[in-house]
Amino acid sequence: MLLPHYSSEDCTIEGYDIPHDTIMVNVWAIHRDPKLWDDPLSFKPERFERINDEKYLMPFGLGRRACLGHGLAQRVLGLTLGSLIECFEWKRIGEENIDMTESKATAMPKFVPLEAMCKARPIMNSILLKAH
Ligand code: HEM
Repeated sequence: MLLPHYSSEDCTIEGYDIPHDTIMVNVWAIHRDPKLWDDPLSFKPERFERINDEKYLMPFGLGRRACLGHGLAQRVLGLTLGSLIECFEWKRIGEENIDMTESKATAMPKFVPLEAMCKARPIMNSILLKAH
């Protein structure tokens, strides 16, 4: 069986024999490699502003099996996030900072699910009033 993301045939890389269907590219580790990134665990999205051939963000994979929904996802994410920020005021539920600990899963969910409070901004008044 050919699994997506896994080595498709036996090969040797830097003297290591890699049997087929055994190895997966660890994008999580690449994105946190201190040999590649300064201060890799800090949230600095500006580090990805200047894309070059050596360093880039790979949330959608690369190559033939890269994400088919890449273009759609990037547009919808920007629109959704922008709408949530423009239309609502957001607050934490208490004084404590949000726990950003990661849980274990392919899509890296938060360990503690996010709970937040939101209040419609005035820009939403006409929309919400029309809905009644
Ligand atoms: C933020 C949203 C998304 C992220 C971060 C994401 C990420 C990924 C990643 C990492 C892969 C594996 C790529 C690889 O093997 O190298 C993948 C595959 C795939 N994604 Fe997405 N994806 C997203 C949204 C979507 C959407 C909206 C669609 C469809 C409308 C989609 C359809 C697919 C499909 C069909 C594959 C399998 C491609 C293949 O194996 O040939 N994805 N995605």
